[in-house]
Amino acid sequence: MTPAARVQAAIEVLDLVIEAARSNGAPADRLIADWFRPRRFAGSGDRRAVRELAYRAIRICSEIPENGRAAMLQVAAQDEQVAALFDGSRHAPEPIEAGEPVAQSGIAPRWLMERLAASGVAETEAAALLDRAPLDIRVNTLRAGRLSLPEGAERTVAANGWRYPPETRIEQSDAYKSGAIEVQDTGSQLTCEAVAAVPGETVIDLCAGAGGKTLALAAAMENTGSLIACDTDRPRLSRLAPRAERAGASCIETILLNPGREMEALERFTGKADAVLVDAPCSGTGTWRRNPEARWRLTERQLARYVETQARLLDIAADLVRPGGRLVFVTCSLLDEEGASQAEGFLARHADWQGQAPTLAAGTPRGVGLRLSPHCDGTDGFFVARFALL
Ligand SMILES: C[S@@+](CC[C@H](N)C(=O)[O-])C[C@H]1O[C@@H](n2cnc3c(N)ncnc32)[C@H](O)[C@@H]1O
Repeated sequence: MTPAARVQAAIEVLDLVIEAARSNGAPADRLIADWFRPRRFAGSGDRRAVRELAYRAIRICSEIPENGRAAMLQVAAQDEQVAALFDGSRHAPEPIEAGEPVAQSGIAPRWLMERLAASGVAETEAAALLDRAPLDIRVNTLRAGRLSLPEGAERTVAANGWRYPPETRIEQSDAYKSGAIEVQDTGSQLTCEAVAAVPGETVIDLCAGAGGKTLALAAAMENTGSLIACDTDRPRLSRLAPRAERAGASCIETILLNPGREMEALERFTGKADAVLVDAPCSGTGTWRRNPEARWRLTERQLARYVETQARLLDIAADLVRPGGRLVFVTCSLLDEEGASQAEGFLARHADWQGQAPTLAAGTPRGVGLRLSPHCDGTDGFFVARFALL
């Protein structure tokens, strides 16, 4: 593909990403992969270049652009070399006309910028939410005997964490294939450390998803004890079993929950768990490095719904913990309503619980918890709070 044809391809891909953002469709990564599937003529260099152009446009535009061309025109407005490729030649975008709509540039929609500012996130810190994320891995101590780390890694502050440059294709390595390493952001690893799970405990991962954190908890527990992984999303939870097998994590029981009737499946654990992790559904403002188009999708109503669900899940979790046990609340968001304020609300509703500042190797205190951010900690953005039942 010529450089101009790559720009036109990125415009077409962006049209799909924009449509999906409006209709809550597939994520950008999947759409880009699907777009290339029938286009066998595109080599790996073309794919990389189109993907980079599309993501550059997504990162640059604060709101959902009118269309792919308007998004790419914002890139062109900031880069003469890209602008010169709008030359109308074969497979190239049509020349730029005066007065054509150009997408709005910026970090995020205005309402979200206001919420971030109200949560103490200054503009430079907000901008870093759109940086490219490095590739972080966790050494899986359950399989560490087989470990031979691929070259180029640097230690992180997480107990078993290492970092590679963003483009590293770790999935091809023997260490990955043998289950000796897991791809997991450093911030995510640290939130698992906040649970401080030890062998022999009963630990509930209430919102386990596909088990990113469950696997770290299983390793901390050395496969000894009882680790209950729950979620309401069947497809997501069903991805946990093959991952656990690869990782050699054998102490996990999965439980599919009915949304709104979670306790029906959890009754037998009432007052029994040593620790419950609530890695709650949230706006994901801390993961824009990986899904920058997520900020086009979020609405104030959705955010309000997340906040409500988080409070409900915290209350459910509180019923599961034994006296003297602990509850760890995590969101991958920098918004206080999903972090410090949510934690404060929990303590206001539950007089028998006490906030315990988590001691982690990174993070900044925020309310009763800690906040991790790309700008300050080089991790995805997270809020983590720890509560103890008196
Ligand atoms: C932030 S994600 C969890 C990510 C996962 N812990 C990990 O580390 O990969 C939040 C999860 O909460 C789940 N969820 C939403 N509502 C729930 C509910 N009522 N009870 C339990 N899980 C729920 C979602 O399906 C989603 O998988």
